[in-house]
Amino acid sequence: MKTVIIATKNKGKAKEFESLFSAKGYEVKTLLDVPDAPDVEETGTTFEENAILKAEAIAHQLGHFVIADDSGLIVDALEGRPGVYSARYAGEAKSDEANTEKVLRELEGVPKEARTARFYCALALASPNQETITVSGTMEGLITEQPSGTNGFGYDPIFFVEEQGKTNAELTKEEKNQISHRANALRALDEKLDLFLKREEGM
Ligand SMILES: O=P(O)(O)OP(=O)(O)OP(=O)(O)OC[C@H]1O[C@@H](n2cnc3c(O)ncnc32)[C@H](O)[C@@H]1O
Ligand SMILES: [Mg+2]
Repeated sequence: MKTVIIATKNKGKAKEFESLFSAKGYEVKTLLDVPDAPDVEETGTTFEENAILKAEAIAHQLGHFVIADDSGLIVDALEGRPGVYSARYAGEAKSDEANTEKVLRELEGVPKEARTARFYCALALASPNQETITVSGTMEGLITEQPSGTNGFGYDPIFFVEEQGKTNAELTKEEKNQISHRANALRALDEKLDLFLKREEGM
């Protein structure tokens, strides 16, 4: 089986990549399988910059091509926050509950029609041998007034998808993986991935 390494320490992302890639016939490894993987500082001002920072640092460290994901929630009424700070919005402890509570608190009193938001996912594919490739994907939704659902991770319990009439955390893994920002970014990577892997094999 072909293997891809995803440069992430986030369990929720790791699970999603596992099901998205197993459908393509790939086995997924993540930094959760690499005991001494370095913590790459996310100093970029865009999702793309941070994805490139993570992918290139880990590709260099492992001497192997990797994919990194930098993603987050963009809330219109909060001028785009939490944005690139999504993981640590309520502090360095990186608590999903504290982060979602902070967003809900900041949106108190904001009417439904003004609670528009989107998830954004930038993927960077990097190798010690080739130029880095980046792609992105989004998904549109509304921020709820309280959390609902237990599937998924991060901000999923407060992200309502109108077409499904459910929060991301009420969707099954399979349903979310059809429509998520991560799935859309992976679709954009698809054609480029094959060519990249062919070049990698020729090296
Ligand atoms: O950097 P890595 O190790 O990949 O893990 P991380 O959790 O720090 O990941 P990011 O820096 O990309 O921060 C993204 C945050 O955005 C949120 N997020 C991203 N994708 C999401 C999704 O599909 N559903 C819910 N929340 C998501 C979630 O809170 C993540 O912690
Ligand atoms: Mg991170």
